[in-house]
Amino acid sequence: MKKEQLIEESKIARKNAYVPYSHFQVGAALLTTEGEVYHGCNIENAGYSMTNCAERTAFFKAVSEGKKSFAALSVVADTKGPVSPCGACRQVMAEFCSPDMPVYLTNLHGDVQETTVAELLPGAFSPEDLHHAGE
Ligand SMILES: O=c1ccn([C@H]2C[C@H](O)[C@@H](CO)O2)c(=O)[nH]1
Ligand SMILES: [Zn+2]
Repeated sequence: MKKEQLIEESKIARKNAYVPYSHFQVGAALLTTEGEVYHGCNIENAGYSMTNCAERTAFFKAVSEGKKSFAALSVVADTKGPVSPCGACRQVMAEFCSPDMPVYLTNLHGDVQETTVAELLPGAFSPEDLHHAGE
């Protein structure tokens, strides 16, 4: 799937954002290596801290359906420049994606920042670190 197509998918996902508190809609589209796309939107809660970001919604939907191999991620919001994923989402990306997996950070003005999981979270604590504990 083309980058432009995945970005369009993230814009569609954004429309379902449940954001009565921030009114800040975010959409994510996560492409599996099998070619399927999982949509994610941010989902807020009156207990603010229970909010789930668009990116993590997409990952958790995919993983809960048995998908753990990903090829690309697009994230979009109505920001001045390309939207910047929060730390929690960067950690979840590092858990499930290869360091060089492309991530497209975009906005509604057509700005696209093409980055990678490793660039978003250099030196991430990873599953490998746990596996080698005590060596
Ligand atoms: O990359 C981001 C940044 C923020 N949010 C959400 C969380 C909250 O609902 C709102 C404001 O932080 O935006 C995301 O979903 N993804
Ligand atoms: Zn986040």
